[in-house]
Amino acid sequence: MEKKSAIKIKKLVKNFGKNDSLVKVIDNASFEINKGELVALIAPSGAGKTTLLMMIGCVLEPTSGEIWLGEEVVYNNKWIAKDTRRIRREKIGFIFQAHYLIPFLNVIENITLLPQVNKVSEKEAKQKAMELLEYLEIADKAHAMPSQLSGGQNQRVAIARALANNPEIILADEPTAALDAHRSISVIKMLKKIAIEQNVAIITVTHDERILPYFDKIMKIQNRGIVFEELDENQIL
Ligand SMILES: Nc1ncnc2c1ncn2[C@@H]1O[C@H](COP(=O)(O)OP(=O)(O)OP(=O)(O)O)[C@@H](O)[C@H]1O
Repeated sequence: MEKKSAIKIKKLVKNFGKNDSLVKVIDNASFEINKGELVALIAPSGAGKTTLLMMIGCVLEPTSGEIWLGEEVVYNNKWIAKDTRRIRREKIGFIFQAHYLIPFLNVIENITLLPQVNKVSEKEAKQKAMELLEYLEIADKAHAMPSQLSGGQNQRVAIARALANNPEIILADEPTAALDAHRSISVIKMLKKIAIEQNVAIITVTHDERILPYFDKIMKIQNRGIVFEELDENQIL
């Protein structure tokens, strides 16, 4: 299959503050990620991982540069996409460290909320949600409320929710931080399967060395730019 670009970043810059309080976080970063790739983003605390993810996710405005999502240029020294919420809704699934489930909706309702907003039928959305819950080994919790689940279980529901909308891009900020080794590996294997089968580009911020062999590429923030660390072919699972 021909590799198609999912994310293209050109000369991206992000500064916070001005004058004496200027903080340069990302400076002149350029890179490309293709559909179907599972990419780890690793860098020390404060290096700008969340900042980079939030710019790609059209949540945080860059200082300058270009961001392409698929065929669409969404930022070119200013937002080109008039409605960044639409881009987020249609193209991107987010997974955060904290799960942010809606406390008064049960598991299945939390997962199907967004697909229904996007005009997928309730039946179709529920079927997809159940498949994802089975894959994540929490199908028995489909009708539980978030308050009845453990942190790890809630995080798996949040992962299912991010996948439910068939996004082109998934941005995950330490999705396995709350999970034990077995669950972390099962989650990352699921993300890899989804990347391949659904042709989704997935960027995962992680500090979890146990899961690194499952990624296609390792991306690092170095000197405020992006570098890729080549994985040994034999290392890739
Ligand atoms: N709104 C803001 N205003 C000013 N500085 C900010 C703001 N948001 C982030 N920063 C600074 O930008 C830098 C990068 O922060 P960011 O949260 O992206 O790092 P990170 O790599 O995700 O860190 P961690 O691993 O600790 O989550 C830090 O120095 C941080 O203090």
